[in-house]
Amino acid sequence: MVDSSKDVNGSFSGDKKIIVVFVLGGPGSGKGTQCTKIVENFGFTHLSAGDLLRAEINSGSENGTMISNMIKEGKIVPAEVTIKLLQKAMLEGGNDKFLIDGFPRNEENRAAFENITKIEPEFILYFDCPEEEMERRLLSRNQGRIDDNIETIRKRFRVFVESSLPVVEYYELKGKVRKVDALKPVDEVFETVKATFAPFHTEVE
Ligand SMILES: Nc1ncnc2c1ncn2[C@@H]1O[C@H](COP(=O)(O)OP(=O)(O)OP(=O)(O)O)[C@@H](O)[C@H]1O
Ligand SMILES: Nc1ccn([C@@H]2O[C@H](COP(=O)(O)O)[C@@H](O)[C@H]2O)c(=O)n1
Ligand SMILES: [Mg+2]
Repeated sequence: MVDSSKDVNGSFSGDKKIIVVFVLGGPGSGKGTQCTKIVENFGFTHLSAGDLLRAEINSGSENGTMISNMIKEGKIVPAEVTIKLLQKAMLEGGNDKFLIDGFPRNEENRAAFENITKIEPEFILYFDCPEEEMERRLLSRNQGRIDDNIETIRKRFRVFVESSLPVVEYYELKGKVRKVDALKPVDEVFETVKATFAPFHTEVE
């Protein structure tokens, strides 16, 4: 565990140890679904990079149009924008354990987060799911997302393979990846997920 108390924007105080788990997997692999269950059971704060970017669009921010255009095209927003949103959410969160979902999405995300925050993730929870199943899930999600259409979904899959999987491979070489079969039903996936969090011994009753 890394003591990152003075490194996230210099704003964390005391001897707080910040625990970060990166949650990765293809579009529709079930990251958000499983994060909700981890929060309920293990007291982590869930930060979805995609949700933070969508909230930034809705806030009327000057970056909103750029972010919206990137999301529509399935492209990855510049790291500095996403990292600022993550840092702000971490500081506001009042917790010391974070699930960072959908980040780092490419090498630029990964290197910038490490350089800026000096935080080394505890491990990477990686949801492995075939594309056909992810496509089926995304097309029936019905949450009104501007990127849940077949044209953008295909672009997102391509970006995942070309830019995000190399990040998973980077952490695999460091022995940090906990790979989960995400094709199973939600509760069965969570049984495997639970085992990866057992070392924290902080299950909420
Ligand atoms: N194990 C599962 N079996 C069947 N459906 C699932 C499973 N996990 C999640 N789903 C459903 O699939 C859809 C996508 O799940 P979710 O939003 O959790 O994926 P995600 O990885 O966060 O996607 P994105 O990368 O697009 O944000 C949702 O409608 C969810 O209810
Ligand atoms: N690190 C990230 C994460 C997401 N994006 C953009 O948001 C889109 C949706 O992300 P989800 O995790 O909610 O699926 C994604 O396709 C990217 O356009 C990003 O740029 N950087
Ligand atoms: Mg999600």
